Amino acid sequence: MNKINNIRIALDGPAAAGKSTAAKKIAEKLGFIYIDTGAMYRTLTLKAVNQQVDPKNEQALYNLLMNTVIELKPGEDGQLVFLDGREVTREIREQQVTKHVSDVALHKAVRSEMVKRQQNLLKNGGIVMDGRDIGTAVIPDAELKVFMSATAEERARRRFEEHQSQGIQSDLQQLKSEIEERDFIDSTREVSPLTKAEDAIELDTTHMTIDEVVNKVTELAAERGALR
Ligand SMILES: Nc1ncnc2c1ncn2[C@@H]1O[C@H](COP(=O)(O)OP(=O)(O)OP(=O)(O)O)[C@@H](O)[C@H]1O
Ligand SMILES: Nc1ccn([C@@H]2O[C@H](COP(=O)(O)O)[C@@H](O)[C@H]2O)c(=O)n1
Repeated sequence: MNKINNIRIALDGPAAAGKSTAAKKIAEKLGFIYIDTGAMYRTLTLKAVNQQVDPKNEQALYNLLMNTVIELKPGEDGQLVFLDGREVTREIREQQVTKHVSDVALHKAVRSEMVKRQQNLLKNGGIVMDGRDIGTAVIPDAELKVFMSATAEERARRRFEEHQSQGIQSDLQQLKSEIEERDFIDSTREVSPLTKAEDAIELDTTHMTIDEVVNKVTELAAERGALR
């Protein structure tokens, strides 16, 4: 039997829905490449914060991006992120980046350059890409599109547990407000807002375990020709 394993899986959804956790495991199971596009917006945001570039200044952000090398490389425990050659995998998850990333990501010039870079990573198929606009803008003809959701309460609870396990102090209500604020900016921006692609399969993960999510998406991928 021919092994067909080059399908493209687009995983979109709101903040902390479990996209990157699931995407990483799905990619492992299928032997695919995994790309977390949020990391690219976060990396630009980190550089903007460090250089005191205003997140509202589209031209300045675009100029900054055009002089920025963002690299995503597979690591032992998922994707490693490099900014101009320096590893920033953990730094891009810090609060000061999370706070500004949605403002940076709403600009048209920034998005079109990011989408171009993301599409350049697609050449060989066999990919799981997660983000906000993968099924609508980056891979509109993806063989499988999944829109992962969960209630804001559950997403905040998951993030809270994650912080606790990492020894990071946080407040559940504040996490929920931050998640809702980011979702609001992401889903109301003019350019490729966070929305379910018409042909995406919606997966409400509120009551699902990570393994159940991974198994469900892998089943859907197998139905579309992905084989390990
Ligand atoms: N189905 C699930 N059940 C319980 N916990 C989950 C589930 N899916 C993910 N998690 C946990 O929820 C947290 C958030 O998941 P993850 O970082 O994958 O979300 P995300 O959608 O990629 O978020 P963001 O878009 O903000 O980067 C992680 O700690 C993860 O382990
Ligand atoms: N395809 C994408 C991916 C992300 N964004 C923006 O980046 C923010 C951070 O993403 P995480 O997945 O790391 O939380 C996100 O809130 C969006 O503002 C995007 O616009 N498009």
